[in-house]
Amino acid sequence: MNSYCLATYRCYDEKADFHKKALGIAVGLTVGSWTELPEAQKAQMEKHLGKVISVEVHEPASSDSALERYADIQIAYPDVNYSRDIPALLVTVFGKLSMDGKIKLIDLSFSSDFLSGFPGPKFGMKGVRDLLGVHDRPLLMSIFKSVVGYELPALREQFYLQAAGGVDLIKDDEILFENPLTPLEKRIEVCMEAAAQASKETGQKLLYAVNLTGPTFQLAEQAKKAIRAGANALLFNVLAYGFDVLHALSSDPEITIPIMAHPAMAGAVYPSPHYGMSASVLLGKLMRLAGADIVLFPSPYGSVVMPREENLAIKHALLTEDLRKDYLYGESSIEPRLAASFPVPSAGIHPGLVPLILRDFGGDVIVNAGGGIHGHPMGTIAGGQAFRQAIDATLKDQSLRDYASTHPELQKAIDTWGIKE
Ligand SMILES: CSCCC(=O)C(=O)COP(=O)(O)O
Repeated sequence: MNSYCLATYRCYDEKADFHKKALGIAVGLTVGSWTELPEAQKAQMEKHLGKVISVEVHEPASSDSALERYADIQIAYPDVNYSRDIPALLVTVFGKLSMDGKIKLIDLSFSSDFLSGFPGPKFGMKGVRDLLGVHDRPLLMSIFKSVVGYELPALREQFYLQAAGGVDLIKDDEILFENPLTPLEKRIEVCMEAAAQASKETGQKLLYAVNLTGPTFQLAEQAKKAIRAGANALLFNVLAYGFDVLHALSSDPEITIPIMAHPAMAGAVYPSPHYGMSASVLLGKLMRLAGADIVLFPSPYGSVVMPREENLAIKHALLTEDLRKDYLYGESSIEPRLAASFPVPSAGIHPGLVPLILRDFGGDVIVNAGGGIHGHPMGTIAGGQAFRQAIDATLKDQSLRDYASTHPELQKAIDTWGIKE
């Protein structure tokens, strides 16, 4: 029996016949031509032919010239046409088509057979919590800032100050590549030393996501070198390398530490209403499928913003347990399984935004800040403490203002950045 993956597109056009357009996609991206084929060949090609599943046309009210005419089109693509990897699927469903007018890939679902080729996150949200021994609150992550051009002692000091403030994870800045001042193995050595020092004082465990960089074909070896040097997490610029590289790393049995996906370059793909891929496909479904344990993306509230509905759609794609409903297309007797990826809404986050983030994500979130920690007027340690206090206040259902009256670090953060209601 044939199995299919399903692509959903939003296509804008003032006057197109969307049913004809849909048929053109289904045929054009699979067998190329259909009606011209002799009957005998049709029988042979049938299993390769894409199918139009639905076309929903949205005509704007003639009185509203601001609204555009569009259609949501669903096409099912036969698995037999592509190998079981993300590049093959993406080139099939949105290769040439991505350049053909105002059309955006807004959703993807996968056949059971396709899904079965993806083990997903090795650790996922639960595994990351288990490593840290923290199960009862959102986690807090800090980002190294000002690292390019600095030497190891400066990095060690910055790492220690972040760790001593009570954060659970520290990540490299994504622009820190292999360099002579702070090479990977040395960086790991001094940062893990600083982590151990801070751990004695805070009693907390800590994950340090070191940036995995370099030529694609050396990445797996570089990751193993990092593990041998003592790394306990990896940061990875997924979109610069491609989802298949993440898939290869996450499914490598010798890469035994969590992988954190950075969204660098995502802005070239998801923000337009007319072009590219939706944020929930790019930073949600495909990241989880390819095996990211932790996924960063912009929040609706900080310095790099994304609409709240899109943020919640990413959250849903990363966390949903109902894979039958949200990931699977077609029947399956096998229960689809993918561990949840930990969501990390980021960029320009400060303690005054914590109540909004926890309102949207509940406890299933990593609160993440760079400038919002290092920029604290009382210093980096106080920056971490202010965030932990904001999280505690929100979990206790207390207002940040009330809680700040007995917590000077939080008070100072609020004086500096305010509270967003
Ligand atoms: C756009 S999500 C990535 C966030 C990130 O990597 C970062 O460095 C944010 O730093 P900030 O100082 O804005 O917290």
